[in-house]
Amino acid sequence: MAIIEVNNLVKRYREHTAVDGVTFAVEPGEIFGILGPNGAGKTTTVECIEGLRSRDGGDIRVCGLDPRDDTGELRQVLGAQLQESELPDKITVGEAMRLNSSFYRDPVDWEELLGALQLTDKVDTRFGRLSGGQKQRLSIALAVLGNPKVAVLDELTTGLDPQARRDAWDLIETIRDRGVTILLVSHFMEEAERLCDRLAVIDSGRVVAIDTPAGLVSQVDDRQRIRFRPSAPLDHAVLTALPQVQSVDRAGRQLVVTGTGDLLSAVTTVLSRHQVIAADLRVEQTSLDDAFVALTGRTLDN
Ligand SMILES: Nc1ncnc2c1ncn2[C@@H]1O[C@H](COP(=O)(O)OP(=O)(O)OP(=O)(O)O)[C@@H](O)[C@H]1O
Repeated sequence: MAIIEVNNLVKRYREHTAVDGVTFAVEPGEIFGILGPNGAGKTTTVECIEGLRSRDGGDIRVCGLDPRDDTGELRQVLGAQLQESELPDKITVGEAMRLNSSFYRDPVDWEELLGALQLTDKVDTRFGRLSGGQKQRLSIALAVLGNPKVAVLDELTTGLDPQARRDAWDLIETIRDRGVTILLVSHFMEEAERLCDRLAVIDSGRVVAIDTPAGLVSQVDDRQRIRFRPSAPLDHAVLTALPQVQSVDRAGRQLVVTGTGDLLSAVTTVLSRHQVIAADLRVEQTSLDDAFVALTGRTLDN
């Protein structure tokens, strides 16, 4: 059974419909991504799920709870990241953890959690003195402190340098391995591709597609392209005869074979049968970036 269910969610700001009939379901244990350009309605959607915003239409359930009515209970099962502005600069990491622990019925051991997030040596450091990456790690720690079933992470890695971003990704996987379902709002294609089991692509308040990263790519184009330099002349007909091959083109000294299915193994089998060695062989596929552009008509604006 789905742990988060969103059905036909509608949210308006005056005349502007920011979320326009969004529907998706997240299964327990998933890292589920919401990906979309600026202003697509991602934050509004997750804020309705977190019970921070009222909705104008549709239905939401998180662990069977309606965020509109069951706010107190929801806080025990859903962990949300704190916004930076919600923590005073002077509070120490240890104080923030101890204080926030007291809000939960069944918190995890916060000292152990700080250890897992490599923040033990920062326990007496004031929030205002942490680096961007350390603040983000603390923010993840606070989101999972209450031992939630679901953690919502919104634009977690925005503003981090590439190394800090990779560290945050490792951490998110660690949290998932502890059994927490993760709803992740992201701007970064690489992040979505690396972390998410499934993704909802949202544009202008609507879901454009929901699938695994690989599924999204193949929805748009499941062709592959193989490039190589043949060690000896090869009659193209032996390749075009393969059911997997759509076309064979020459590009300088390279052959470019386009096709679908198990193209690579079909082509390499034929090449070895003809005693042709494929030098500098590369397989190219449509990227998630390409799929996103095809689905939404625009690139992600980072
Ligand atoms: N409090 C508000 N009042 C009026 N309009 C708002 C409010 N919050 C968001 N909007 C508008 O609703 C739309 C969706 O905003 P939202 O923040 O949900 O998008 P987003 O996909 O999270 O964007 P971003 O990636 O830039 O954070 C935007 O057009 C935004 O300007």
